Amino acid sequence: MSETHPELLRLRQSIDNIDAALIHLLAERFKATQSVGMLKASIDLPPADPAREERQIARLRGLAHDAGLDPVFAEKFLNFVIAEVIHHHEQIAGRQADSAEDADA
Ligand SMILES: O=C(O)C(=O)C[C@]1(C(=O)O)C=C[C@@H](O)C=C1
Repeated sequence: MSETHPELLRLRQSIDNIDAALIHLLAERFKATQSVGMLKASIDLPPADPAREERQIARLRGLAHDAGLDPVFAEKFLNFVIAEVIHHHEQIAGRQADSAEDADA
């Protein structure tokens, strides 16, 4: 069996470190958005805020461009993450509405 090329090994170690950092960053982001979801539900704000999303997309596309990352990919990635966040927000709002109904009964 052939040995893995040392340069390929080195690059893969770097990729593994970057992937680990991405997972940790995403976990922190979702912790923050979980709190946003609870706050929004408690003050009756809708799960999605399209105006905020537009500003985020414009900002991230600019950052991606400056960093040499495809802005189209950056926008798709942000939209993918935000869609999941909105789904979480909807679940939180549903649970809060259910417990408010139970408290009234
Ligand atoms: O900033 C908010 O209002 C959020 O709910 C967070 C967030 C995001 O994940 O960045 C998610 C949904 C909104 O449509 C906009 C932004």
